[in-house]
Amino acid sequence: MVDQLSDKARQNALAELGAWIHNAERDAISRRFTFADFSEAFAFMARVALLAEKADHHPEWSNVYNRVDILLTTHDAGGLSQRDVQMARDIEALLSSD
Ligand SMILES: C[C@H](O)[C@H](O)[C@H]1CNC2=NC(N)=NC(=O)C2=N1
Repeated sequence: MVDQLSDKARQNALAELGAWIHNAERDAISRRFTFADFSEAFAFMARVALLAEKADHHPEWSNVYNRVDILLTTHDAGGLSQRDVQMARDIEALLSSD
């Protein structure tokens, strides 16, 4: 079982993950990623998909051409958990290691 984040932990996570926005209705975090073209966006999605399978933690996402919108929340916890924070970190790391 996964615990929903405490208010304090949520604040810390949002401060750390500067580009991610808190969706209070869902208790989720989201971020829009924009790439040069569809090919780059889809390559990114493929890498995120591999991370997600490895972590058994899956994004809610959509793609339009060069844009990928990702929303992370933990259904098992009814809101944000440490698993979302870790996934967001891992996604950021994919980009910074390019
Ligand atoms: C059975 C399986 O481990 C669970 O359903 C996992 C799969 N991926 C998941 N992904 C997300 N985002 N939240 C979850 O609660 C979740 N649960």
